[in-house]
Amino acid sequence: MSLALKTPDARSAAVATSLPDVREKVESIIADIRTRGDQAVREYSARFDRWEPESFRLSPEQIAEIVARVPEQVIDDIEFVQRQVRTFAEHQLASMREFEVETLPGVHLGQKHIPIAAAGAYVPGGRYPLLASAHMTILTAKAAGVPRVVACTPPIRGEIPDATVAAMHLAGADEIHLLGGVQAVVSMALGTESMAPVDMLAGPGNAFVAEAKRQLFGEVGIDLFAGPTEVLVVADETADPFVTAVDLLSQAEHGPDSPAVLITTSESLGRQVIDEVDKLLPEMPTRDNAGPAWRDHGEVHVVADLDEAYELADTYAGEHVQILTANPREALEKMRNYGALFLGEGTCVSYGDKVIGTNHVLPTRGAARYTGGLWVGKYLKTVTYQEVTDEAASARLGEVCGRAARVELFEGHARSGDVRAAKYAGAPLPWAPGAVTRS
Ligand SMILES: NC(=O)c1ccc[n+]([C@@H]2O[C@H](COP(=O)([O-])OP(=O)(O)OC[C@H]3O[C@@H](n4cnc5c(N)ncnc54)[C@H](O)[C@@H]3O)[C@@H](O)[C@H]2O)c1
Ligand SMILES: [Zn+2]
Repeated sequence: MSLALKTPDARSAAVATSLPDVREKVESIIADIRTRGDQAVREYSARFDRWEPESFRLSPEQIAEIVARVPEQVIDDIEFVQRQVRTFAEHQLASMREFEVETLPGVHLGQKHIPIAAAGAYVPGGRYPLLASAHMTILTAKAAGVPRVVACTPPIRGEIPDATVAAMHLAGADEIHLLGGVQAVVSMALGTESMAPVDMLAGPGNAFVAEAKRQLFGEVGIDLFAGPTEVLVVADETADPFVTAVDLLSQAEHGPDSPAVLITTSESLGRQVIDEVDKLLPEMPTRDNAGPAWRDHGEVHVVADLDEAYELADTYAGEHVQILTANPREALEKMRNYGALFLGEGTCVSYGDKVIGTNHVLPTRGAARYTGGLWVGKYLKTVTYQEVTDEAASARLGEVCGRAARVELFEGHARSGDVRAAKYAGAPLPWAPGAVTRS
């Protein structure tokens, strides 16, 4: 049994994330852009972002100018991080095997990975210039071999996010549009007069962005449900309460709807972490996000032992799960639901977000029960092919196909099997005598 030292503030939490409102709003924006195209896009950009440039798409000259404004250290750091992300993505690609197997003599079955033709990368930026998301979506698509990558990011308070544009460019984006929110997602998914549609959309975003992707799924592929960031920490008595508090707040700052959960085997640690958070919060420059996030979505649970901690953690299926215990690697064996695991005090979610090289576009709101995060494989279609080069094998398959299809009452399917059995092995064709003879 667990003891809750801190529970979410259910009342204000309900107000903060009233999902039906978001759903309706997004529905109406999608419908409007569907009928009115660019004109509607322009109006929503003006309304939500006060942004109405002549063209949302940046020209090569504009991109060069923007990149030139970015300080050298920032560019160096972008390049450092992009090398990390690229290296990991390339290893993922190498881990995806194409193969051909001969399941019967002359029966060849194969698997291939084909990059999708055009991908859209949503790089969030309403609150913060999330340039790291550019590495995650654009670079990963490029590493997978996607020929056309369209990237969108909103202006921030009416300004061009220079560093984000530089990151998008250096990651290899083929088109960069300064456009945010639902209007960007719909433009990429459906296409407008000024933007050709893409085949798949990826990238995190706020509740509106995530909901727009969810609603458009089917018409366009999506990576996963990557909504408001979450952090869950599993800690034992060896964890440093100060570091734990700092790490919880590091993710709460993403937005007022970002859950931060601590599950610990030590009641004393739990209480100390709550105290540290209370001390840190008022001084935090981003307390307007982190404060409500902690108040409304912060939780601290004390459990009897680590097995119970892992079990409880699995029920959250948290986006980021940080293990601050004496033997953090144990979680690799014990846990099954998480977007990314952060083992031990040496790393943290912020490393994953900003620098280390694993992808930070990760499942939220329980989606980690059924999917991992964004990776090279999401940009590849795993397809199959087959060939039968042996007549006897084809005849044998034809006989089985005839019988199997007739059990399902599919006479047409059965006949495709029959003709091969007849042609290659001389089997009789009761339904069309003499129609197929061996030449
Ligand atoms: N799951 C992940 O992998 C992951 C990773 C990084 C960031 N995130 C999340 O990404 C999000 C970024 O959010 P953000 O808001 O800063 O940037 P954002 O780019 O996702 O959203 C900004 C856009 O939202 C639109 N918008 C704002 N208010 C609106 C309203 N009332 N109605 C309709 N549209 C509106 C605007 O058009 C604006 O361009 C955060 O929630 C963060 O937690 C998730
Ligand atoms: Zn983060």
